[in-house]
Amino acid sequence: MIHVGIVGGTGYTGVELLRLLLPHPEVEVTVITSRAEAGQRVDEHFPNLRGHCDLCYTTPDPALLDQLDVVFFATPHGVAMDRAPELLAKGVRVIDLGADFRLSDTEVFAQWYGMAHRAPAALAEACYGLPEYYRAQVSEARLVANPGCYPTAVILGFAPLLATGLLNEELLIADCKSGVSGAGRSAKVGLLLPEAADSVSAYGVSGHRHRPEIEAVLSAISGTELEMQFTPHLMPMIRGIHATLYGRLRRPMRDTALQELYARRYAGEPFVDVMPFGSHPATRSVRGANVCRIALHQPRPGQVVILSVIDNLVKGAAGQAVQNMNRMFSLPEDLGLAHVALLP
Ligand SMILES: NC(=O)C1=CN([C@@H]2O[C@H](COP(=O)(O)OP(=O)(O)OC[C@H]3O[C@@H](n4cnc5c(N)ncnc54)[C@H](OP(=O)(O)O)[C@@H]3O)[C@@H](O)[C@H]2O)C=CC1
Ligand SMILES: CC(=O)N[C@@H](CCC(=O)OP(=O)(O)O)C(=O)O
Repeated sequence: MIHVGIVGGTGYTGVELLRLLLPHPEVEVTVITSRAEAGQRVDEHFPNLRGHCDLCYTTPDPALLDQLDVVFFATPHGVAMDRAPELLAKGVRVIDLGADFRLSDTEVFAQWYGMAHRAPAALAEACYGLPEYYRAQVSEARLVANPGCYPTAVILGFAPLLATGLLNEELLIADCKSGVSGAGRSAKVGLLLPEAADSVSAYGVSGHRHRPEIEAVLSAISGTELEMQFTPHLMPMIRGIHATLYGRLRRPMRDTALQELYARRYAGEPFVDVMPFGSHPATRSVRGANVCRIALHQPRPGQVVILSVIDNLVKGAAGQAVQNMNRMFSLPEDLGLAHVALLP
């Protein structure tokens, strides 16, 4: 059995990790932390876990975490970087659901996250945990940076075309919508029901911290330094990300060739579903499931629109983290992740 700890067990990604890991056949969750709720039973906080979890929250005590095989950090940015080096030195593997190890350039990190990187040596060995593109590296990694939710949807959608050099890198637009659980479980006025329901608004238009993450990964995949306009929107729904991606082909392609490119690239990928050409994937079709559904459109010759949907808490966070853990421990990548999405 793999002995697992979760640091940050009262946020939405922490409790989603529990939902996925408690029934996982190769895992025993032995530590789950919350400084505020230490000593309290987890299932008193999250009644959906009654009958499935008899753990109590503890403080994130190094003496407890050092004994584990892997620790997931479901914590705000800046927490994992202070704890990961010590854990790695003790032979514990680390998967960070936050952003501490996603950007390899410490100056870019400081610019977007407003803090200096305090673990540059660990950062240098971290692997970007998008298995569809970094599978071999994840298998060997001791430290995995789980991608952001928007970057997962945008990269999986754009990468096949960008990797083959068929898209003009100067005309890339990612227009994205997220459910409010993407903003975490803390109390903020903008997340109150009267504020967030029955309304849609863009945010971060002139700059969002996921833009440098998306640009860095897609530049590496395409072999060209590229830029993108990334505009996120808050939607009156709980889970889900819908990315509408716009690009222009360098030369015309038939719809069938475009479809074939994606179908081939993701053939055999358990968690990427290339839908029939011209489909309209809905966030509802991925709710609770570790899957990204992609559909291609070409409204005019050369103008490509790619639709990509995920559940921000699953393929965008906890599910992808479990997928990475399976890889790191040489387990089948889909173990414990075969959930069908919730509908309706
Ligand atoms: N929500 C989403 O859709 C996604 C979120 N993410 C990222 O995942 C991470 C977790 O997000 P989310 O689940 O929303 O929850 P929060 O960001 O609200 O994290 C809360 C958890 O972290 C713990 N925590 C906070 N500070 C510390 C600290 N200094 N040391 C130890 N534990 C601490 C809290 O418990 P306590 O304070 O009691 O110890 C709490 O359990 C974030 O980095 C987020 O950006 C990534 C992808 C998607
Ligand atoms: C709706 C909403 O607010 N979403 C969050 C992104 C959540 C996520 O993936 O964030 P991390 O990079 O923090 O891990 C945001 O835009 O800040």
